[in-house]
Amino acid sequence: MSTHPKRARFIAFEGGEGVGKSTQAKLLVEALAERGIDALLTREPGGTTGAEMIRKLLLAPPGTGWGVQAEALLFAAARSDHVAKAIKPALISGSWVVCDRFVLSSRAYQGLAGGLGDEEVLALHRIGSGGLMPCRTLLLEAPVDDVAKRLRMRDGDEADAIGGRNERYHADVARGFAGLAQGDDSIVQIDASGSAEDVHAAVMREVEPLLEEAS
Ligand SMILES: Nc1ncnc2c1ncn2[C@@H]1O[C@H](COP(=O)(O)OP(=O)(O)OP(=O)(O)O)[C@@H](O)[C@H]1O
Ligand SMILES: Cc1cn([C@H]2C[C@H](O)[C@@H](COP(=O)(O)O)O2)c(=O)[nH]c1=O
Repeated sequence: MSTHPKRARFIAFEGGEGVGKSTQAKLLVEALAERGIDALLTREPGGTTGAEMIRKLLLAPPGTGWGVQAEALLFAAARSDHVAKAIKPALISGSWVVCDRFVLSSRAYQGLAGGLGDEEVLALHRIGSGGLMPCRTLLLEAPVDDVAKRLRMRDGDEADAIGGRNERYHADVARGFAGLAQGDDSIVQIDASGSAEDVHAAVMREVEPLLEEAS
């Protein structure tokens, strides 16, 4: 039986398309397991049956697609279900939660790049999810050309409805993320341009103090 830490922690990985979030989230959960810490590995949009259905609607939209308001509401609805049915119960049970994207993605994509506004996104988050924030958000950043190569290797020419938006949109997303990290101590920017092992080492340097606090 694994030992539960005294204080469960909620960690989110954030960043643009293909920067390595899923890879690092999985490596972190494995590293926590080696230390006897249970962690729920989950993702957004998704993580519950309903939220995974909303994910499909968002990434392969029917008809002419969603306007930014509808898109933000759908992300907030998916998150609300995810928080209520998966994230909060895990934290209450003493498990850590490692989430591949969370509300910072809505702030950067819909709020800033999409033009809806940060306050509006935060208001939806307060209504939908009680304003729950991760203890630590690890924002992965790497040069656009490096990431484009990784995405070509993984996906070829395929992209979903949001990933396939133009370069300007994604540049605005990257600027949005970086801007939101300024002045928020819970968001740590991590250079994700090195090997997966190097990036994992940088992640563990940020997580180590949380492990000490929790032990
Ligand atoms: N540090 C790295 N160096 C080189 N390749 C990497 C690195 N990290 C991940 N990759 C590879 O790059 C691709 C994208 O990684 P991953 O799926 O983890 O990114 P992601 O940020 O979760 O993507 P998405 O935004 O689409 O969910 C994968 O094929 C993965 O194996
Ligand atoms: C949570 C969240 C996600 N998005 C976008 C970002 C990506 O384009 C897709 C998710 O797919 P991935 O496999 O994680 O890259 O959705 C968004 O626009 N807003 C959000 O809140």
